[in-house]
Amino acid sequence: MLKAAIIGASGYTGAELAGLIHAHPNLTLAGLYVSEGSLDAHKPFASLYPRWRGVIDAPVLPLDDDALSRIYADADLVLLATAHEVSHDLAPGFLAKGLPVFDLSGAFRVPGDDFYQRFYGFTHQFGDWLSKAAYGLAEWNQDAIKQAQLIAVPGCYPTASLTALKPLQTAGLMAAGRKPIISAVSGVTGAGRKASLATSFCEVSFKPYGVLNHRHQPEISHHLSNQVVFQPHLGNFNRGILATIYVELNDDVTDEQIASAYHSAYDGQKIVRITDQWPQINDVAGTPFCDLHWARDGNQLIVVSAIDNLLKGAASQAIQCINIHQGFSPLAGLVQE
Ligand SMILES: NC(=O)C1=CN([C@@H]2O[C@H](COP(=O)(O)OP(=O)(O)OC[C@H]3O[C@@H](n4cnc5c(N)ncnc54)[C@H](OP(=O)(O)O)[C@@H]3O)[C@@H](O)[C@H]2O)C=CC1
Ligand SMILES: CC(=O)N[C@@H](CCC(=O)OP(=O)(O)O)C(=O)O
Repeated sequence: MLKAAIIGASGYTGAELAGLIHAHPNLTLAGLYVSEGSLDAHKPFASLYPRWRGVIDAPVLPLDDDALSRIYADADLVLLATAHEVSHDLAPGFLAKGLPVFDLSGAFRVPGDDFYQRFYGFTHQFGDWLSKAAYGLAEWNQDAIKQAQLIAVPGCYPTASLTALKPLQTAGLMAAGRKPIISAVSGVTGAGRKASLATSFCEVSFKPYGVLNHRHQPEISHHLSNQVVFQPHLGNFNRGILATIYVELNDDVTDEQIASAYHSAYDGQKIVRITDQWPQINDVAGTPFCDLHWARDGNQLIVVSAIDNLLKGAASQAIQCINIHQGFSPLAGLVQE
């Protein structure tokens, strides 16, 4: 059993990680941590998430110097389910101790000189780690994930979008110079657990946000090697992402080429399901799956992708990355094989 410490365990993705690690055949929990000054410090995890009552009894502990010493001494790997700046500051310390780090934030996902200043509002201090990090898109980057010490787990919208677009890009089916258009809606848990007016019950209404300036546009474009238009929406539901993606195909692309692009990418990869009906959030919420379906009319292709933002968009994809990194069965702790 490998021992995994979770930093940010009281947040939405951290809590999902705790549940997944608890149930994983090769992993055990090596501590649940929150910030040093957290109002939740020392509370039982199950008092924050009562569905785990009687199952995960550990408290969430403050990440103070003692906690860091315990993690350095006891843990085999670290999961950061923390805000971008917090992950940016914490990851190098764990890495310097030789621990593998799986970061759910955006802090190490996109190399580039001014990217973090422009899209995240801070100057990146660890260019070396940024360039060495593997992008944890599990179905696509297995070799890099195996070898890296730092794995940057992709964002939720990028996971839904790249899973739908990379087969087309890899097969050379997208019209050159045309940007795929991604219109996606996320449940409110995408914004994290901390209270805010924008995500309070009476304020939430289906609406666009981040118009033409969301940080996931450059993340998707970079990892697709093709510019995209990306438009996120806040949906009035708890969890899940549905991305409807409009792609212009090259002339003369056949139905068989499209099907072959998807099937050669995902046949045998159980987490991505090519479905015979349009994906819907109810079918993926609470699961590690990504559902894909498409239709075309001439050169116009529409592909729809659905995931759970907290699972395939964050925590279960992190577990996929651990499984790949450690040589465990790819579906361990995720799907009964
Ligand atoms: N929600 C989602 O759908 C997705 C989120 N992500 C990314 O994953 C990360 C976590 O997201 P999410 O779970 O939604 O966030 P939450 O806001 O729900 O949780 C953040 C967690 O971090 C803890 N924390 C804050 N500051 C520190 C610190 N200095 N040291 C240790 N712990 C700290 C918080 O507890 P406390 O403040 O009490 O200390 C809390 O446990 C973010 O980077 C997010 O962008 C990625 C994909 C999807
Ligand atoms: C609904 C909502 O607010 N969603 C978040 C996406 C969360 C996510 O994917 O996290 P990263 O920031 O780690 O990429 C947003 O748009 O900022």
